Amino acid sequence: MPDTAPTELEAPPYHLRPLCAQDAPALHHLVNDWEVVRMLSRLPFPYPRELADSWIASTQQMQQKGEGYHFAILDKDGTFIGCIGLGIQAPANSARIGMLGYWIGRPYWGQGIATRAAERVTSWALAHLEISSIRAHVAVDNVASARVLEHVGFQQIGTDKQVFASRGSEQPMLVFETTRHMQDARRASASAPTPSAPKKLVLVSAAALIDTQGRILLARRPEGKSMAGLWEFPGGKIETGETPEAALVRELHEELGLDMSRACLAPFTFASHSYPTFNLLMPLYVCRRWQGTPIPKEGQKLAWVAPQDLRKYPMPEADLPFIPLLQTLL
Ligand SMILES: Nc1nc2c([nH]c(=O)n2[C@@H]2O[C@H](COP(=O)(O)OP(=O)(O)OP(=O)(O)O)[C@@H](O)[C@H]2O)c(=O)[nH]1
Ligand SMILES: [Mg+2]
Repeated sequence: MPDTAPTELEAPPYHLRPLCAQDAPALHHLVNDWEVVRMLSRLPFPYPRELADSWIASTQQMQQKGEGYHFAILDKDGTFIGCIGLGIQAPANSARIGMLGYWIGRPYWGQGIATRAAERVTSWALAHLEISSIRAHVAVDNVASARVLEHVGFQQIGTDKQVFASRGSEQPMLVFETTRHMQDARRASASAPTPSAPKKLVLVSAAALIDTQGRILLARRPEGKSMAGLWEFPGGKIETGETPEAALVRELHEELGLDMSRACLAPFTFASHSYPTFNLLMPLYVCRRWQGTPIPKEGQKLAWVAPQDLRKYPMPEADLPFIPLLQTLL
């Protein structure tokens, strides 16, 4: 599963796009500032002009290899105001994580630009990259940057030390992290005035669509939905007055453009799972007959997955018990 290609992101009124060679003079002008460089562990001071060229070239290589995604932050007139980027770390025996870093040129401080950009990149990265979390390391005296991360829904998970090229010494660091669950909880608490209210039971109908080769259709939840970036069984919430079967026929039509009869939905199993913000009860139906070819109608990615490959696709926690059951069935 290759990660999504680098992209341009809107973070109104700002625009993020991959760094290009023409950014070098503006980047050098803003970053060659002691107040900026002293907070960035790997950058020397003074910052040589050629380093801007080689750094930008290296970000382009990282993007091609899927190892990092680095953006120029531009204002509405296209003026270069800073950088934000995400490096991918792939430890041997654990999940891949994104490492977030950013800086804003001093003339633009205090306007919430880093928060806006970090929020946008965090949401994009969790929805489009194969990562389980995003981390950021911040020098303990970089109070502004720590505040940015807290605003974006990161929490401190530990401390670290890093040698700073600019300061010529080891500096204590704070390690921050955010996950899909933390981002979902942040969004839920922003829209719910009573965070202490009891958890709601959410009823969802989902289908394992199985093709003639015995593969199962998974859909990747798109950016903007909860658990964005995870692979799920197509389906959705059961509306008041609907039967689970009717809801599923409707959802499969809305999400995939498929038509089917309720008689083609065979009850298979169900998930009962307690998420941090709601309890989920989700019947899973198996379906082998439908009319049409699945079309991603909500911007989601689709994949036909062989049963033995299901574990390669990160899924919502509630779905994990389905995997061995489907493997046995198929
Ligand atoms: N469709 C589906 N939802 C799942 C699965 N696993 C799982 O935890 N869920 C959760 O069930 C909830 C409802 O699913 P949904 O977002 O598809 O609902 P929906 O299609 O009605 O979307 P909408 O509410 O944005 O209109 C979500 O919180 C989702 O994360 C799954 O395999 N399939
Ligand atoms: Mg859905």
